[in-house]
Amino acid sequence: MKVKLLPSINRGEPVSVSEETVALSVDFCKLYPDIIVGIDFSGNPNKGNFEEFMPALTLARKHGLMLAIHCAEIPNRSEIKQMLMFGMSRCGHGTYLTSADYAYMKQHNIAVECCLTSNIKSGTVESLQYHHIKRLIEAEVPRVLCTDDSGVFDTTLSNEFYLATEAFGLTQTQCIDLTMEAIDHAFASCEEKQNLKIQLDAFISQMTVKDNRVHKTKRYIEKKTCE
Ligand SMILES: CNc1ncnc2c1ncn2[C@@H]1O[C@H](COP(=O)(O)O)[C@@H](O)[C@H]1O
Repeated sequence: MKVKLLPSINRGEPVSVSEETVALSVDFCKLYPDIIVGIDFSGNPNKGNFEEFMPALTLARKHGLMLAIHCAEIPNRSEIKQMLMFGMSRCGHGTYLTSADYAYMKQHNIAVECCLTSNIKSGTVESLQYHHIKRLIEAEVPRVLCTDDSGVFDTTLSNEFYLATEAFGLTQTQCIDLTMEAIDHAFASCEEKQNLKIQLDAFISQMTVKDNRVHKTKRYIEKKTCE
């Protein structure tokens, strides 16, 4: 298994710390381009002013680092607009995105990282049944299931799949599709993604699949080629 890192900017800390994080990330990315692949912008959404972190994030992007930005975790409309205009590859949470924002995420292929336990424990989503993953799936917005932080929120990715399945009756095929989608949106090379999909497909082939759409994944792998 390959592990990659996204050094994190905590918006609750001073901007000078984020500048240091980006400077170190840029240096390490040159030494270990397969390992340091992006920057995560997260922390308490009530703290810090996104605009002040934009120069550091712009520098990171200029050096080829991908951006995962926690956005719309709380209903802060002006910040949401600012973040979407700034751009990102992955959007953490996306709880308060509007349907117009959904169209933007689809158009720009930005995946929303859905973190069910985190959102409930942080109080940004009232209860599982109201979680926005349901709306994201219905609107066909790119989305991935995540833990946010398995240590802090005392959960695992498997548990998040279990919760999503219990709350929204996801089928086995939908769970497989969600996993395939996570590979699509990983900060990895096309070859790495293809290999992951082949491994996943081999695993799925051994499973007792309860509906007949499973072979779709195989065709999907065969269809895509790396440029
Ligand atoms: C056995 N564990 C795992 N296997 C495969 N993919 C995993 C994973 N744990 C996490 N991810 C993938 O990493 C991204 C960030 O997730 P966290 O917010 O950090 O949990 C997500 O896209 C998730 O699908």
